[in-house]
Amino acid sequence: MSFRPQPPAPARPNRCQLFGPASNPALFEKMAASKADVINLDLEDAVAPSDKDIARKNAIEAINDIDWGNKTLSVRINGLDTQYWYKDVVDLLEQTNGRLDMIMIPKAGSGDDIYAVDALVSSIEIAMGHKKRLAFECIIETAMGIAHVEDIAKGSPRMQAMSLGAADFAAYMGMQTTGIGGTQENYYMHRNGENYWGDPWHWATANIVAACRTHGLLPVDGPFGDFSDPEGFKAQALRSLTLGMVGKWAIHPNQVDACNAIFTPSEESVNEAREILAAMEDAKAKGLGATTYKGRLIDIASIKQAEVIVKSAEMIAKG
Ligand SMILES: C[C@@H](C(=O)SCCNC(=O)CCNC(=O)[C@H](O)C(C)(C)COP(=O)(O)OP(=O)(O)OC[C@H]1O[C@@H](n2cnc3c(N)ncnc32)[C@H](O)[C@@H]1OP(=O)(O)O)[C@H](O)C(=O)O
Ligand SMILES: [Mg+2]
Repeated sequence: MSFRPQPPAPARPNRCQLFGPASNPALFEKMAASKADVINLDLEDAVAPSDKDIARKNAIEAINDIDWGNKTLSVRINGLDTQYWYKDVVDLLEQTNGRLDMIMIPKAGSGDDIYAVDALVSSIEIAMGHKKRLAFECIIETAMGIAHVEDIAKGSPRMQAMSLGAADFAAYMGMQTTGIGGTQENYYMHRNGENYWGDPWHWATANIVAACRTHGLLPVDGPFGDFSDPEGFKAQALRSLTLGMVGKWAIHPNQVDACNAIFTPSEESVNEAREILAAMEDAKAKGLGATTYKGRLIDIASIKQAEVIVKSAEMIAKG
């Protein structure tokens, strides 16, 4: 173990990030009324090139005029390889009222990308006399992004969260897929006449989680495109949860409740975690570092595992 403690991630709920294209203002009030913890108004890939200017204007008006309650409010800006992103940043910072919490940087490829956006944001904040520092989240969705995931995570102290964008990720990796996330038909093992599907997103997810946990960010699973497949969504979200992610995107309102339910520790799991903590307290009083709980070994590492669940439940309960 390094002598440096692992930094905590921001203590705010991030179970569900609900996306909507900023070119479709009819969705904004519905997004604000939803139960998502985070709202992402999109200026990037859900917006056609011809609508970029109007989408930016809509987003600015929505940030200023709509009551977003206590939600974390984020705008996905355009990629650094486009002509749009600098204007997204300048206009959002110069023309909004301080309600915007974060911007999401898509297709982040290196720590330098994050640095570049930070330099622009910092200059505007100084010029405008902003007291609130804008936070950053980014998407890992390119080969370059996953190769430099740790540099990206530490690219700026503004960084709070990192998502896996399965669609672009698959494209940039040259994967032979068309679905956005979830099980892929051709990714299986075969044994004794049976196929067993694997999870092609596993290693990218685990890499993102490791980078985030090393640098105190929230790891988030991105979109599951087939919003008519609740069981597929549930399976994908449960896998991400198990690997350490704290939440997932919703691209349709019918994914929000499942997201919240899956990324909120169940009463049963919290009770079990508390029982493990109590059993370890008893063990400690007896001078033991290890004991048994329901017939299985628990030791000092079990305290840390149980605390993940209890602290997550407490943080979510606080809101
Ligand atoms: C893949 C990469 C990504 O970029 S993912 C993120 C970007 N994508 C989006 O932001 C898309 C968001 N979703 C939508 O635009 C729509 O949901 C839709 C186009 C997918 C479907 O819309 P549609 O209106 O056809 O759906 P209905 O079932 O009719 O809607 C029912 C009802 O819900 C309202 N609605 C729909 N979507 C939303 C929403 N996002 N938020 C709030 N409310 C919504 C809709 O208006 C209807 O309302 P009603 O009429 O009943 O009042 C990624 O980067 C990668 O690379 O992986
Ligand atoms: Mg994408």
